[in-house]
Amino acid sequence: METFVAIQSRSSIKKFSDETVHRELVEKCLESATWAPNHRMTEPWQFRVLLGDARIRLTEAIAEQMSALTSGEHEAAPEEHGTLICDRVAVSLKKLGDVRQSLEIEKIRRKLLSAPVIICVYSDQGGDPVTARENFSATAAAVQNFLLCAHDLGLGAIWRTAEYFEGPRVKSFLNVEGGATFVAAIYLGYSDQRQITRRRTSWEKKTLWI
Ligand SMILES: Cc1cc2nc3c(=O)[nH]c(=O)nc-3n(C[C@H](O)[C@H](O)[C@H](O)COP(=O)(O)O)c2cc1C
Repeated sequence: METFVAIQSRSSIKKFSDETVHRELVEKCLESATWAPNHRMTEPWQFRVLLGDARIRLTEAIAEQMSALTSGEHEAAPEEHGTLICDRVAVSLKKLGDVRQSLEIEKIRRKLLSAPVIICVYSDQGGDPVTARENFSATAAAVQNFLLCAHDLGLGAIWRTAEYFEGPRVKSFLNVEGGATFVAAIYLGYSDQRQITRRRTSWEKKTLWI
């Protein structure tokens, strides 16, 4: 597919068929991701591919994380990345109460099972804030490479985010070190929906020539 055509015709896919995605296709998307630009060749991306049962085990880790957060068991080190997010989630979960929490978990489980493959993407923090920001940017570029490659291969995908991917229990389940920053959960599969190409504001309105 010609590059501009691929860029313009890609759109987020939310509904997937049950059709299995062959491993080689996922590997091709991952390889494309790693060709993203990155400053000082830090190659900061980390990918975790979840198939089949792993999506259920992830839901269990999320549920454990939620109950640890609400019962106050989670004692994060002050420097732990994601602590603020976890605290915020804990407060809102406490307000939800047990029943709403189970409903929330069920919603998450259904969402995670809606795609045959989920790729969690994290970025290395690097030693300082500037490197952390550059690493995050490079990893975001890697995610876009992945999405375009998936589209070119006839697959559907969506870039999703959720606060629970920042939490310690989920990071430990995914074997991601605590300092890594969550960038994306890519839901991948064969599309089971009509292709919608969303509109964009014209580039002219976003551009000043100086
Ligand atoms: C950083 C980021 C986070 C996103 N998180 C979500 C999400 O959590 N849920 C969702 O449905 N879409 C999410 N999206 C997808 C956007 O909603 C989607 O890209 C946007 O509506 C434009 O549509 P398109 O991708 O079809 O062009 C996210 C996209 C980005 C770049």
